[in-house]
Amino acid sequence: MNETRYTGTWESVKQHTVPAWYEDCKFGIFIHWGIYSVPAFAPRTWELGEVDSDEQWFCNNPYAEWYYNSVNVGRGPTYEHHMNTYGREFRYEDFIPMWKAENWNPGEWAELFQKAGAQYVVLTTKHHDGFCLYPSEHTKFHAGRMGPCRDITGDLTEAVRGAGLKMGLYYSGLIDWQFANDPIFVEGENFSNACPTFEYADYSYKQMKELVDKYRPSVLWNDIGWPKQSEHAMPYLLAHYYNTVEDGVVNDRFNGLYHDFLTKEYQYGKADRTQKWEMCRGMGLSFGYNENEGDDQLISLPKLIRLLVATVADNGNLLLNIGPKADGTIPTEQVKRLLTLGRWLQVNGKGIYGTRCSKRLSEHRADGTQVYYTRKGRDLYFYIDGLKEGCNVVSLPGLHRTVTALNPALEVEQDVSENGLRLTVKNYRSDLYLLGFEAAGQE
Ligand SMILES: CC(=O)NC[C@H]1N[C@@H](C)[C@@H](O)[C@@H](O)[C@@H]1O
Repeated sequence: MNETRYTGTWESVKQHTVPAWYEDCKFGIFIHWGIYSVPAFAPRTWELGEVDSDEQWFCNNPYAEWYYNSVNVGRGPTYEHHMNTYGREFRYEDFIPMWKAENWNPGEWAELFQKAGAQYVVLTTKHHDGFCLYPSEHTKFHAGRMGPCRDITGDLTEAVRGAGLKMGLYYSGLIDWQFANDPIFVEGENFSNACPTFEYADYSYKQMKELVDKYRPSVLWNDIGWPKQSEHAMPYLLAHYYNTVEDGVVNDRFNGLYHDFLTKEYQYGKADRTQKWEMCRGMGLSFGYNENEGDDQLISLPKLIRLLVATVADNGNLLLNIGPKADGTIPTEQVKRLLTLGRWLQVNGKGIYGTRCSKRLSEHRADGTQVYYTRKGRDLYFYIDGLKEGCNVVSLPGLHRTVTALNPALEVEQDVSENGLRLTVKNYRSDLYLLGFEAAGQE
């Protein structure tokens, strides 16, 4: 008799706690790869949450992975682009044979993610277009027999785990344009009730279960919501998941009924440091690869590293998305950011990985510097942002003993008085980004 820890009740499932690995890992790679990676087109408009998710958003959607709906709405830049580039007769499904993944090497991806300092990966197994990146037993509309003609999910899971990273799976729980493809103009009711049939509730439950059984994902990243017709069955699925993957975690997008961690997406979503949460975003405004987003349109490295540190200091993980090209290569501007982030983490990661929230809140100071705190037991870590090239003097009134720079190349002088610690950094350069320090025993 296997030790079945969870039963299909909310009471049982809610006994599950966030496993230490998810608290410790801090940084993951999100991957949006699909048919939409072929046209790779969206206008550069807003971050999610910057404007209302209404007609203006859905007719000028910056998410390239929404290509199908952006054409289906019958107006706007993506619709015009499709008509001018492919013509009215060209259907979304006609892109599938153009998605060959001919240059895809999952081992190279996994090696890059490892060099980036990521500890987990989350891959789209089925996005809103309903195309499955794994050989599902419940549909023929999948990459095992169309487009790439391989088990993308299985091959990447093997490579990622081989590189020592955890593997998570994304599933579009409540939008599937193979079941309901009315154009979406507004987020409200028709968005959250996009697939209203029992047929779809049954299909999505079965697919979620087959993903758990086939791949045993460490993260079950559901998106949009969960069919209302199978909300009563959710504890059964979650109990099955936790009995199959004991240290598995799920996000908060199951109609808000349950979560291990809360999610934010760009400016969307609320989270505070009292609960574990995760920030997800693309490097630009899109998750799917968007040819209109070159190096200048992607998040800058100082902003990216600040985002990671600020997120971690507030009890979050950063799930940073990459949008690969249809051929399986990752755009050079995205690779550059991953490798630079990895090099920064190699020098400064001691105050990131395995830490928890310090009781000290992040500080945005009058002199334009910011200080972010983390802790490991009684050891305090802090990161200083906003320094100028060359010599900087930073006062830290809350510290009363000297500290250690995580970057050994830093020339630092320290002076402790009744006013606290005065730190003089003599050789700051902007390509050092945020400077990390260890204040042993000073939490
Ligand atoms: C807040 C929300 O429902 N976002 C849905 C959004 N999630 C992103 C990670 C991408 O997969 C988008 O394409 C998707 O619409």
